[in-house]
Amino acid sequence: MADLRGAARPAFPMTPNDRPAPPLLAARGLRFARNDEPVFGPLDFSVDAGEALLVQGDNGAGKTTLLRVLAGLLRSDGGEIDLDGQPAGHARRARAIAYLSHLPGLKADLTAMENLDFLCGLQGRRRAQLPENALAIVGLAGYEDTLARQLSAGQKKRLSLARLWMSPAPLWLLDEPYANLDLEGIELVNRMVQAHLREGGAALVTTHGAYAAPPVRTRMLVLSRGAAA
Ligand SMILES: Nc1ncnc2c1ncn2[C@@H]1O[C@H](COP(=O)(O)OP(=O)(O)OP(=O)(O)O)[C@@H](O)[C@H]1O
Repeated sequence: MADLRGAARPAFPMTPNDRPAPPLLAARGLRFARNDEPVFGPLDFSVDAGEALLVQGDNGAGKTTLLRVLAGLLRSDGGEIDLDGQPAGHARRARAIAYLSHLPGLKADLTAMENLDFLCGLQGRRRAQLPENALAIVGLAGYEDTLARQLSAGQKKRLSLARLWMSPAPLWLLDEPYANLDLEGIELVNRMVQAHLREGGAALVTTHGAYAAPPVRTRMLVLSRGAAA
């Protein structure tokens, strides 16, 4: 696999007064309900730079819903979310969060390279990363001009991973990042998470617990229907 190094971020950012930086993400009393039925919460958790939070739970436990609330795609029914010590408004979320949905979210009639260009135009990109490098890193060298609709499910996931790798956002929200990937792809995700955390980023990763987690500093959040363990 190609070089995973990117633009360096401080491993553990410090404030100007040398006090430890606040968590990249902190949630307090966060809850979500549908038709007055609790889906999750109230939840209290935080994720520091250099750390992964594994969000586990059975089918329907609320993992995707939690990530969508954190990403600002769903409105919570209570609680607070801070990013880098500040309330998570729209602009702060746009800068701080890269969300990898379990759906590919690609433009079917654009090529792999055009999809990357389109998404980077919308969401920004790390200056040190070139799209062709990102495609090579995820194993899609030679697929630059292939239409997204002609990619397999695993290749589509790899293209979404290339986009993630291009993102300048420090906080990755990864919803079932291993789905549709072969063993080498699962290892790729883990190496990407490791490299991202080494550079001072953080990641929330949903999983059913079936896959080996990346060997990084990890906290666990276990959701069960309407609650958290
Ligand atoms: N658009 C929706 N409208 C109504 N209910 C929904 C919707 N999306 C999800 N739900 C419900 O919310 C609950 C939580 O769903 P969610 O997708 O967050 O679970 P999950 O833990 O990600 O599940 P899985 O492991 O199957 O992906 C489920 O009971 C589901 O039926």
